[in-house]
Amino acid sequence: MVSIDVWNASVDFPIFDAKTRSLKKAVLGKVGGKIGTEQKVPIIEALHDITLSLKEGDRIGLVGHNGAGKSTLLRLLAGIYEPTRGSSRIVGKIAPVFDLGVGMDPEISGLENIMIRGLFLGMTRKQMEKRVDDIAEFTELGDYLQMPLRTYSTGMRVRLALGVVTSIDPEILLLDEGIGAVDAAFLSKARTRLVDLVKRSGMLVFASHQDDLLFELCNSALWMDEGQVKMQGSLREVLTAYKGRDPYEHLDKETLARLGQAPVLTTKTGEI
Ligand SMILES: Nc1ncnc2c1ncn2[C@@H]1O[C@H](COP(=O)(O)OP(=O)(O)OP(=O)(O)O)[C@@H](O)[C@H]1O
Repeated sequence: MVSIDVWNASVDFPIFDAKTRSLKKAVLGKVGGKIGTEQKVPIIEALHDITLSLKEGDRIGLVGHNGAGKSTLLRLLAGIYEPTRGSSRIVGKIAPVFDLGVGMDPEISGLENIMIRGLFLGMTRKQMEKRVDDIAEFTELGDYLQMPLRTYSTGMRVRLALGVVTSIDPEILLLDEGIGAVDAAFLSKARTRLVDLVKRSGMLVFASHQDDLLFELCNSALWMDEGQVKMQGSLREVLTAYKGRDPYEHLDKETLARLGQAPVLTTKTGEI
């Protein structure tokens, strides 16, 4: 059984080369973490006193303004960042998909990159050998798969990366934004693979600004604000509070049809 527990965790970034004087005078911004200037070195408190308990089967959407702490939280959950204060415990193997291009080598072929990226995401060589044909077909890159990655356009790289990412069997899948940046036509092709990927994973935490993708992949949500958890609950409740309107009113017909009938808003006690 996979699980992630975080107790009173904070993550600070000391900024050694910041101009403290001008920082002190700066107008408070609407986005980003809190910048503390009491110390000699300014510190950005990206996460503040986070306590969370995530379990097998959780599919959590992370929402919040730019700089609210979503990516930092994902890195904390992945064990990439240690909490500056507090503690965390991760049980299970993490597949972190923060940047689709990470782990790719521009000098080797697309096919070789499929293998390397798969290994990086926790798959074995044997598992990847079985999946490589399916991934190749999905990418529609044809003979380009024999060419070095540096000859690919950005969109071609994304196709390759998305092909690999959606082929893995993750215990804990941590997804950051990037997958939403694929062109619409290809994303619609990748959608079924993404949904299947999430079904196969033991747990998902997905940071995104795209309501339709969140609804397709997640069943609950966590709203981050200034490095803190502002609200946790069903996806629809949290998005309604965060955006100030029911997100279902703005989903296009196609998405609504794919999602089936709109779930009814429920309160904590479960009634309408
Ligand atoms: N490596 C770093 N060094 C210094 N500050 C950082 C670093 N990473 C993040 N921060 C700061 O931490 C805060 C949270 O950033 P984070 O990237 O987690 O936000 P986010 O919610 O993912 O934002 P976005 O939606 O824009 O991607 C911000 O104020 C940011 O400036």
